[in-house]
Amino acid sequence: MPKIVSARVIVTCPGRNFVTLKITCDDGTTGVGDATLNGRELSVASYLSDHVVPCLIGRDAHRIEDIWQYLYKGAYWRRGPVTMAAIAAVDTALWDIKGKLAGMPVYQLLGGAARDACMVYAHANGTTIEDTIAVARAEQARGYKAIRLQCGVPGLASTYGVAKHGARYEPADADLPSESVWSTEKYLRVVPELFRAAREAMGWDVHLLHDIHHRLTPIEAGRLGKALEPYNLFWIEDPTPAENQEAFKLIRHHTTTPIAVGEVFNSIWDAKDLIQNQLIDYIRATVVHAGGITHLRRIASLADLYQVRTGCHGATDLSPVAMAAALHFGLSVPNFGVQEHMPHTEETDAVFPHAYSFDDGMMHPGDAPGLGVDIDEDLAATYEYKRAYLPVARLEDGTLCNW
Ligand SMILES: O=C(O)[C@@H](O)[C@@H](O)[C@H](O)[C@H](O)CO
Ligand SMILES: [Mg+2]
Repeated sequence: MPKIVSARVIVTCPGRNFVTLKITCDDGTTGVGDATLNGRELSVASYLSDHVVPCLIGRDAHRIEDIWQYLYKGAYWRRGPVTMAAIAAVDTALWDIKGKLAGMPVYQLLGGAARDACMVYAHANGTTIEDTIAVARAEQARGYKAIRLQCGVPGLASTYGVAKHGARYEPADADLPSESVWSTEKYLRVVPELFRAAREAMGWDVHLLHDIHHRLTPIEAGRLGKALEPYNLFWIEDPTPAENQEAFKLIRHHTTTPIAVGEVFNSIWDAKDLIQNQLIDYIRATVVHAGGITHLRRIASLADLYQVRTGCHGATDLSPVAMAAALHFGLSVPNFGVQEHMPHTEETDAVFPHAYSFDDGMMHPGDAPGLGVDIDEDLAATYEYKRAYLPVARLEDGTLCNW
């Protein structure tokens, strides 16, 4: 049996912070897992180093399910983003090891390919509607079949999803949380116009998506979903905070625009009622934040019973290790919907050499044994951790609200 002899937590910051777990077996086989939690990276690094790694040493690396259950039930304090990101990193690294020892890419261990490749969606954002559509058309020209549109809101200095001054969009942008002002009314006026103009400019043969990012009440989300129906969106995402899964009944009552939720979910329990009551159409939980490949397969299997498809989160605060694992997962599940794809910077790609590839709007994990991704530890060591927080938002009267 491949015995775990060491596990290292590597924190690196090639332009933004990433936390990676690297497990080594007694035969020298290694596996990697992403443990990045944007804005709270060191909490997961400590959870792994101080509380998980000591329990891994000496264990059989092949016993993925047993180790998963040991870390989940054995912690007593279950669920939550820190715990489940740590478990995810261990789980993902063990699938990497199992694939390498079997001489097979992980998707083959998960039942083989259920499709040729995974459709991915690009991000297009801009200060104005015109700027946003110009970026979207460039992504369409690159081959993307699905594009998320986010534009600035007239009267607001900044808003979620829109890069400042045309820079790359990286929300964790300051040593302490930056603050932005939010107005639902101003936002609700611009979004339908954005998609009317987008359909006029881009036609109907491209999937258009939008991330509301938890900022509306259920009735406001129902209002926006209804206003967007003429533009046939692929989905509206995170229309309202999903702690209260019941709230989605109100949105469903008012609109047929498909709904995607779940990037902040970390276990099947966060999504169970949404899925079983058909309150969503896509589940966005990810390998890195929802307990790894093992747990995400459970979520996808439950979703499949209710014709809910996957639409996993894939922003640049998920490392190439997460992207590789997401593509092995996405290639293998029967109810794959779409995979988010924000290309990482060249700096990040150099730290995380990988086998996955993009071609004509689709991505494939490659056929290297395991996940087909690694971390260049020497290069990673040259990028020191730099504290960075996600922003917070306030209403125009100063009330703290959802960013
Ligand atoms: O759908 C998305 O990609 C967003 O919701 C993310 O950009 C999210 O804001 C970040 O991942 C938070 O770290
Ligand atoms: Mg989102």
